[in-house]
Amino acid sequence: MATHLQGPVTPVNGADAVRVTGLTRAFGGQPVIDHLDLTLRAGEFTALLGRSGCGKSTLLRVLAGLDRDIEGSVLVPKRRAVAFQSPRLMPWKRVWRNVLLGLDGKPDRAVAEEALAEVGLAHRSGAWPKTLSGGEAQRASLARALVREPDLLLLDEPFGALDALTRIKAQQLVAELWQRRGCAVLLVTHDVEEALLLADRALVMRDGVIAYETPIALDRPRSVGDPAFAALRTRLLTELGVDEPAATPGTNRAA
Ligand SMILES: Nc1ncnc2c1ncn2[C@@H]1O[C@H](COP(=O)(O)OP(=O)(O)OP(=O)(O)O)[C@@H](O)[C@H]1O
Repeated sequence: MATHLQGPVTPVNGADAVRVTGLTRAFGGQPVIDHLDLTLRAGEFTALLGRSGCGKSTLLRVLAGLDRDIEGSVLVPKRRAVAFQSPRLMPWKRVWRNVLLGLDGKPDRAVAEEALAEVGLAHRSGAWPKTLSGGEAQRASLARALVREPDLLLLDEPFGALDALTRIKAQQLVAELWQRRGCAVLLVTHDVEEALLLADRALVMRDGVIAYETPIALDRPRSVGDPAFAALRTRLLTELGVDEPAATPGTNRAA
């Protein structure tokens, strides 16, 4: 594949936060993303599902502008931020300095503390990252994303490494932040229930493209006991090639 740099830095105006057309990304001549089209509307919460290795993180990295070795057209807002499964805090910088890392100018500590307060972490502003719990470190990582005031928030399995209770709290926090901020969110997750609890729309990636998508038109807060929720879960699991779930939590993950 001929490779060329294409800066995905064009601001998108109007109702769409992201417009991707004919996106292709190959490694060693093998396309992982293969003429993919995707539109995300401003303010919409979208979950991206797909089997392991199907290219979800690759797509997220392209949207984040971290990978420009692509073909096709990628239009994203200038203000975007990404949080990964691992919080990626610099251990030699205090939490508040981590939050401000990479921002233009010389923003004040108060700017970091405002974002830390939003994620319930103001009291750990002066702490060293190694003294944070997993959930706290993930919240610091979210604060670092929020301080950028993103129009597009990209989340790559941000809850994947958290224990069950911390995970539920982190999900609730993201839902609140999204409702308050009104930014578009693209959440990569393996967890169908997580997608159905949080998102407006679910996408399933397969064979290098968005192979299936469905609106999640359920009132919030959502309940796994709702028959409409269960029907969507069954449909998504089928799309993911996963057998009907057992009743125990944590078994609704794509392989
Ligand atoms: N830098 C790279 N060099 C070579 N191959 C890569 C690179 N990054 C990703 N790949 C390959 O691209 C494919 C898609 O990887 P990606 O991480 O996007 O999948 P994923 O859907 O996010 O998987 P998972 O759900 O397991 O995180 C994989 O086969 C992976 O090995």
